[in-house]
Amino acid sequence: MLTNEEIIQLLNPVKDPFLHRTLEETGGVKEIIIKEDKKHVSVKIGIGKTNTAEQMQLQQEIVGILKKSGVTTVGLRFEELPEEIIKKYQPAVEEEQEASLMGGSKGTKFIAVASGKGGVGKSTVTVNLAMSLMRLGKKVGIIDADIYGFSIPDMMGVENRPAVRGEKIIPVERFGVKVISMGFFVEDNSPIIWRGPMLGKMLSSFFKEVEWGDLDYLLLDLPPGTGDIAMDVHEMLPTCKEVIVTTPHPTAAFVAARAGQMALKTDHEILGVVENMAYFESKKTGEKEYVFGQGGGEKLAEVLKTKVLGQLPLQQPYEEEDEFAPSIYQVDHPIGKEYHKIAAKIIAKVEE
Ligand SMILES: Nc1ncnc2c1ncn2[C@@H]1O[C@H](COP(=O)(O)OP(=O)(O)OP(=O)(O)O)[C@@H](O)[C@H]1O
Repeated sequence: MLTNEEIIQLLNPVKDPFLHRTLEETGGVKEIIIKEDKKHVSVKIGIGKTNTAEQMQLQQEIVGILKKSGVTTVGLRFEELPEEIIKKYQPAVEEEQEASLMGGSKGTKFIAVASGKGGVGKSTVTVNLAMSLMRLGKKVGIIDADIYGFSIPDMMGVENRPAVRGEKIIPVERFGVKVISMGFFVEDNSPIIWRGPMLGKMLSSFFKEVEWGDLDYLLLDLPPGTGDIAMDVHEMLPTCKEVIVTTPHPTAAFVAARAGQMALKTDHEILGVVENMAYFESKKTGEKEYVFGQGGGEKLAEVLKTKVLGQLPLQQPYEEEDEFAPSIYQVDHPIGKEYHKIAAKIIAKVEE
């Protein structure tokens, strides 16, 4: 009959299915009780996540190993490993998972831009943050995951469609930013009927079938509100961070709070709140008018225990441009400068 020490030696090389580490590394073999007379062994195993299909597989593996070595019956119990062990190994697992989505390229930071209500400027913020990050020297991509209301290609003045190389789709590059949008795959701007499960598939093909190359930042323009997509994003990109966009209007902020709560529930770090359409400044008098009210961004940030990253007034980009893009604010535009500051704050927060 096996000794305690022999059982440890047999089980130590077995891998934790979640942490991808051996039980020796995680200290996963917790307890061994041997009943010599009945050739019975019962063991308690600590793993990263319990009550899953992976646990069932692990169970079979361990029972198999012990029975092969002469044990007649095996009693097996699982428990979750202590939090500090999970925290130690989890980040590497998440990094691997995300790198595999990015075709092996490591270190991409994911930022989802979310809002509660539609029309508050979520897509405008996504595009301009991407531009500012790029101007600050970063390699940037955008996924326009707003499948019903895709507008990024139009906002950036993209006229061509992505090319296909072999099995992969090459994102369209505009002003140095790589873009993939549902809009590229729709004929004549016709509406699409999507159901929940299809959304997740769409999102995953925007990773797996697209050749993103090496990116520092990948921004996701999410559909307004909470729901399926937010959950999918969390599963696929566990390290994804969020920026929440609102107008100063109390209702917009109130609804945005729900989107923010969703982020907190799914453990997404909120980088901050962007208050868009914060005021209108008269060109003639310089006077500020708070057309949508005041304080919505501040209040939202308070509820979500985060900060206001910036307040953007109502104003259009300059129009006299060689290369026109309806929603991109130029470097020397007052709003362009605001976006620059917001992007710098985001870099500081994410790369600290
Ligand atoms: N600061 C601003 N000043 C002037 N116009 C703006 C500003 N921000 C956004 N807009 C305009 O408001 C409209 C809505 O913006 P946008 O499409 O970015 O919102 P959204 O929240 O992404 O909407 P949806 O959820 O419907 O996609 C657009 O026409 C955009 O050009």
